[in-house]
Amino acid sequence: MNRLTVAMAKGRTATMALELLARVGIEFSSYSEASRKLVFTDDTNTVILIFVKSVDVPTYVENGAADIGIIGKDVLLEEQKEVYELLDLGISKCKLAVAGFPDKQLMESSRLTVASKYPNVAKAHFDKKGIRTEIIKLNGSIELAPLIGMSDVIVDIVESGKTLKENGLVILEDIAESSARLIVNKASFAIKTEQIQEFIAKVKRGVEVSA
Ligand SMILES: Nc1ncnc2c1ncn2[C@@H]1O[C@H](COP(=O)(O)OP(=O)(O)OP(=O)(O)O)[C@@H](O)[C@H]1O
Ligand SMILES: O=P(O)(O)OC[C@H]1O[C@H](OP(=O)(O)OP(=O)(O)O)[C@H](O)[C@@H]1O
Repeated sequence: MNRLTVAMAKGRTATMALELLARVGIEFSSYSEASRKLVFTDDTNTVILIFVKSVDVPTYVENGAADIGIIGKDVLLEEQKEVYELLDLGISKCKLAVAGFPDKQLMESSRLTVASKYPNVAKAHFDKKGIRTEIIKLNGSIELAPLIGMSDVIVDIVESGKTLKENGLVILEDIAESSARLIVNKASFAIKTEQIQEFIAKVKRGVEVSA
């Protein structure tokens, strides 16, 4: 039987996703969070797990290097790849939002400088509102940008709100809810339909048990 290749990123989503998979009998006993290994096989030797950078998960799946990916909706909205999004895992919940200093008038501006790890999401959001933007792409510590006058606002993910609060920032507008999603390569789904459907059905049971 052909094995299924599943791509995900190490970190918070992988930890929760692997717990969920273990609950439905898809176990990777050789995996440990501390390991630097990038490829693992499950205990039944039917699933290959590859670890890639979070933003690259949709690319691996679109190209068929992985049959399945587990990735945040935030990344899917940013990357816009041609993949099937088939299941919401209900983990890694957060939301994409516009944030800045508590100044409601900011959102009335006709032009804004926006710092974000999500330049496409940010641009699309402000384009829809008819606000012209200069987008500054950053890769982390986004909340710093308004503090040092690098941008008027940011577009970033917010979970507990602790990072915003501790930096004197507030949500100015919500953009979209995010949670981890299961995505599938289109050709793989046509070729390995039964195997993929069986995998998804198992994962779905795990999601339902944890709900
Ligand atoms: N504070 C958070 N709470 C809940 N989910 C989050 C939070 N931050 C990020 N996420 C979700 O987890 C995913 C991975 O985030 P994480 O911060 O672990 O990796 P990353 O910073 O995108 O990747 P890298 O560490 O490779 O730069 C995000 O795309 C998002 O869907
Ligand atoms: O609302 P909170 O619970 O505070 O979580 C939100 C924070 O989590 C993410 O950062 P991450 O930890 O990935 O660090 P980063 O700055 O390197 O992106 C995100 O970019 C926010 O900064």
